[in-house]
Amino acid sequence: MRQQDENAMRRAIELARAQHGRTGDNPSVGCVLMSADGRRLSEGATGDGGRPHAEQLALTQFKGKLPVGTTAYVTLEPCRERSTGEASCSNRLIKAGVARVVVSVMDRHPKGAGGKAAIESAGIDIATGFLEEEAAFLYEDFFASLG
Ligand SMILES: Nc1c(N[C@@H]2O[C@H](COP(=O)(O)O)[C@@H](O)[C@H]2O)[nH]c(=O)[nH]c1=O
Repeated sequence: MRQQDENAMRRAIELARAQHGRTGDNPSVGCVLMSADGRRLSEGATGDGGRPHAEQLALTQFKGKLPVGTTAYVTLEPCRERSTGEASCSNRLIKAGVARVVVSVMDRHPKGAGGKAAIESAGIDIATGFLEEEAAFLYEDFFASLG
């Protein structure tokens, strides 16, 4: 991983930290979209009460088509399925055409888990466990609540 990867994931963790405790039953997630030449294109964190999701916000805030080679940095595995009937974050990232996804913590919730596999099946490069020790505090209570 390069220095840019660390900077971008640290920014995603910072975004999630700012929403930590404000997202209800949903975990707080941070997402940063970076161009191949190191520009921060967009970012988002899970909304108050748990919605919208971080990736959803980062993608909708970016106007136009994402540049070829965009990387998405996400503190939690992008969700596989929504309980709201909306498109999942893994499908949104696939549809938006990101080239690479870097994830910190893997989701253990049944609707969250599986996002990595979906992204991989779409032929997109995905790395997980990145800066996991720094992001772990965000999901301790959430995972404990799953039993
Ligand atoms: N908040 C959050 C995620 N939350 C995960 O997605 C699951 C379904 O969420 P929902 O449809 O809102 O009930 C939720 O239980 C949790 O595992 N996932 C993400 O990719 N990004 C986000 O910002």
